[in-house]
Amino acid sequence: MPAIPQIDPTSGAAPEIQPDLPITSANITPAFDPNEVTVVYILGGPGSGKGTQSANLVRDYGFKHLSAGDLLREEQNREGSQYGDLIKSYIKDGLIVPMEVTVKLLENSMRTALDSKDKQSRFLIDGFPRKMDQAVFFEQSVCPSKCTIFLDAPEDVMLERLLERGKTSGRSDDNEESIKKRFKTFIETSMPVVDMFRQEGKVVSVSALGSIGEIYTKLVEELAKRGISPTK
Ligand SMILES: Nc1ncnc2c1ncn2[C@@H]1O[C@H](COP(=O)(O)OP(=O)(O)OP(=O)(O)O)[C@@H](O)[C@H]1O
Ligand SMILES: O=c1ccn([C@@H]2O[C@H](COP(=O)(O)O)[C@@H](O)[C@H]2O)c(=O)[nH]1
Ligand SMILES: [Mg+2]
Repeated sequence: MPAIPQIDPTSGAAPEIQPDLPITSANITPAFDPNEVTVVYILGGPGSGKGTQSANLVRDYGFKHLSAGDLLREEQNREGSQYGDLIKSYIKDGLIVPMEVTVKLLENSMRTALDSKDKQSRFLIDGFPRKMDQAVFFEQSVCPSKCTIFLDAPEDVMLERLLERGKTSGRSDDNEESIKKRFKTFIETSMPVVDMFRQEGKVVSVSALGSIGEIYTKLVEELAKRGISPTK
């Protein structure tokens, strides 16, 4: 993994990361062939229900679920990780960890799944890409996505869900202060990514209001319109 610039210890400011190479379609071949590997992103605000709906999609569509947040938390807790402190600080502040770390964790997980006995090649990537640089870099250097599921919910609903989850989740960012920061990051940094994919006609948007079952029913209907059907 390339060297990761560190947080400024005095101000706590996040470093700006630039990819080593200027990204042009001329100098990058994706690591995975999109004819052999399917990537679907699931995005939405914090607490919109990405993890919850992902569990349904994994059950019915045969996806391998890769949550960028879960991978970062695992890496944060891995003994000897050089990124542990950096990830911890970014997550608490609701900031986006430098993309080199997250993309590498995702790519490694995809490679492991593809090399496994089951040769899993359909990936549901949860909570990624959340920043334009990640989106462009992943699409060009790892694998172009098939589509993006977008779960749309208002902040008051998401806040209530996250505060409830925070009673038991043990997550350092399930508190009101971190949640507000996460909402800000979502609006300012992540929504432009959704808008970019929407302009490309690649977003399947579903209201994330209502019961888990009601939302899932709508999601299945919308995916069917795109020719994506359950495998079970
Ligand atoms: N439709 C729903 N109605 C009520 N509660 C829900 C609904 N969907 C999810 N929840 C609950 O809301 C909380 C947040 O859901 P979930 O963890 O799936 O969101 P998320 O989008 O993955 O959030 P994050 O971005 O923080 O990881 C969980 O406690 C979950 O059980
Ligand atoms: O691509 C990503 C995805 C996530 N993060 C950081 O992790 C937390 C938690 O993510 P969840 O999806 O809510 O589990 C998020 O707020 C970011 O700080 C990231 O940096 N990059
Ligand atoms: Mg989640």
